[in-house]
Amino acid sequence: MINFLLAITALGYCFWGLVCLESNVRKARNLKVPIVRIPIDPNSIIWVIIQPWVWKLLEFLPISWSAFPNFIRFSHRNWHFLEKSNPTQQFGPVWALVSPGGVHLHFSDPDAIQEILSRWRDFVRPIEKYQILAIYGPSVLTVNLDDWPRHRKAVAAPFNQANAEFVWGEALRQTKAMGHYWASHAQAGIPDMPQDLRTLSMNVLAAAAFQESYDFIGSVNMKDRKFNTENYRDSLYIVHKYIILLLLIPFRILTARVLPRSLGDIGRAALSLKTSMMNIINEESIAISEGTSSYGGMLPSLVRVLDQDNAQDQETKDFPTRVKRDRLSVEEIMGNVFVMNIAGHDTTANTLAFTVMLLASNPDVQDWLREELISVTGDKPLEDWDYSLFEDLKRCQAVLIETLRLYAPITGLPKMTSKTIESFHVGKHVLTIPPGIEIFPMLLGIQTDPRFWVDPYAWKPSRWILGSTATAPYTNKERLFVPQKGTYFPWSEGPQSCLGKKFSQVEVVAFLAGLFKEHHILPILKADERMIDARKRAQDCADDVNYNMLLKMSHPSRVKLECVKT
Ligand code: HEM
Repeated sequence: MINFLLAITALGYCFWGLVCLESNVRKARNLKVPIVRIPIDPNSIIWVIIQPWVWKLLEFLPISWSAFPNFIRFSHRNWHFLEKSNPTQQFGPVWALVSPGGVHLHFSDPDAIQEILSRWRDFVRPIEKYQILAIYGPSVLTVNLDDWPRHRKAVAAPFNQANAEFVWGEALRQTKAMGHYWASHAQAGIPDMPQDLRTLSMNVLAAAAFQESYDFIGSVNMKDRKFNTENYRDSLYIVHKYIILLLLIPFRILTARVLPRSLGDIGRAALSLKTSMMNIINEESIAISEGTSSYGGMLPSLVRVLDQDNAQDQETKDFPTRVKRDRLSVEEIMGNVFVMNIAGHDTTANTLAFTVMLLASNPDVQDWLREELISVTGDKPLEDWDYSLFEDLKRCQAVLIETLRLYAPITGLPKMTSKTIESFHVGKHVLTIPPGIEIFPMLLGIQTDPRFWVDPYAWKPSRWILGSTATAPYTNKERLFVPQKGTYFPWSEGPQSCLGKKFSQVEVVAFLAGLFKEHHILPILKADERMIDARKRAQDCADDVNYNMLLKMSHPSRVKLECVKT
């Protein structure tokens, strides 16, 4: 009987899905653009959870990815990376993916993309997708359009020149310690490259919060370490490690006595992070009012816009509904600090990991970088490298922007039409787009489009250097290529673009400079393997990715890397 009921429910669910799909297809037909149907809503949570197993099963079939029909390929969560610019060639600059969940319009026309990203009140960020990030309070990523400018203004303030200089110094310091640690494991190989880069990125972020430094701890020592949840960096570390769990289950529930101790520890770390943020906000707001503020950094900068009148009794209140213009409540400050950490951590750490793997696969690019580093930094020890060097390190910048061209951590930038958009031009097409349609500027699609990029799928940092080639000797006349507007935007563009763009650029360039001037990274050979094959393995490893919240390598530990001091 139960089986029968289950079968009827499943059939009913499928039937309802088909009805919704066909109703959405009818909507999409009015747009007069090519249509690709997929049977499952890509935003369905159940599908997001079960799909990795579905793809694993499909991998057993003797069929190549490109031979699968569209409805299978475009159901993959990571089709943006797998397909790159193919959809543009197949369907043109605008086309609709239609699922039972809605119409998802995709654009790969630079002018249309520019317009979408600049008209942020018409093409809005779907904030309901980001609500799970509001675990400590509302933030720039979770509030509605009317509230967003107030948050943006407050959160943008700390991303200034002083912040960039601090990030530069701190990233160099962390990289130096990491370089020693990696080189000390030269024979056996780097124990856990992605973990070390996450630690580095976390330490830089935590330090930038108060302009205080933390020591780098390598992955081997990290495993045995007793975490002190009273410490801001340690609580942040645990919160990041178990972020998916914390986004799904409120941390107060995790601390309930009936749950296992391990879950309780995670809940307590999240609670302790909240307590340390509250303490700092309280201390700092008193210090600011008394004119004795001692901290620099991003968190104190937010405290300067604290709405003092609303600050009392925050513990007992829900999110305050009315906060003064240009001010933030305590919970909004905590929400924004948390979001800065979330937005700035894995994005940068994953980019660093891709960069290291790609450089290991391309030793010629390491030599090309080193040439610049030796010329620009001369005999100066790393401790004396001034922030002004950042601008001169064009080849280091090129390595970062080329990595983000092909391996951007956020591969599609979802928007939603907030009203009917009349006369929207996409090449020859003129569209009228109804409200509630999901809009995707095809970030990876356009960044690999052969109309704008020569040899588009190859990782070639030298393509960004004007007046030079991959083999030409270094000169200080080298300049960075500026791509056509709307063809390169890994940090997004327009009013809602990434606030941490400079932060991440400075961090990655400092990392490249600090490591590659005096170290080589190479893949460790397997028995009887040739170097050329090991390098190919490293490239394949960078191309074997998954997309949960961000793009990352699926199995980085399959290629063991060695770090050798020159
Ligand atoms: C390689 C590194 C990074 C990449 C590729 C990146 C990319 C992006 C993108 C594409 C967005 C727009 C998301 C959307 O519109 O839905 C964004 C927003 C944001 N990013 Fe980043 N990001 C990086 C690093 C950072 C860092 C280091 C920080 C902070 C320390 C940061 C803070 C933010 C914030 C606060 C927003 C929200 C801006 C707003 O809504 O006004 N990001 N980032």
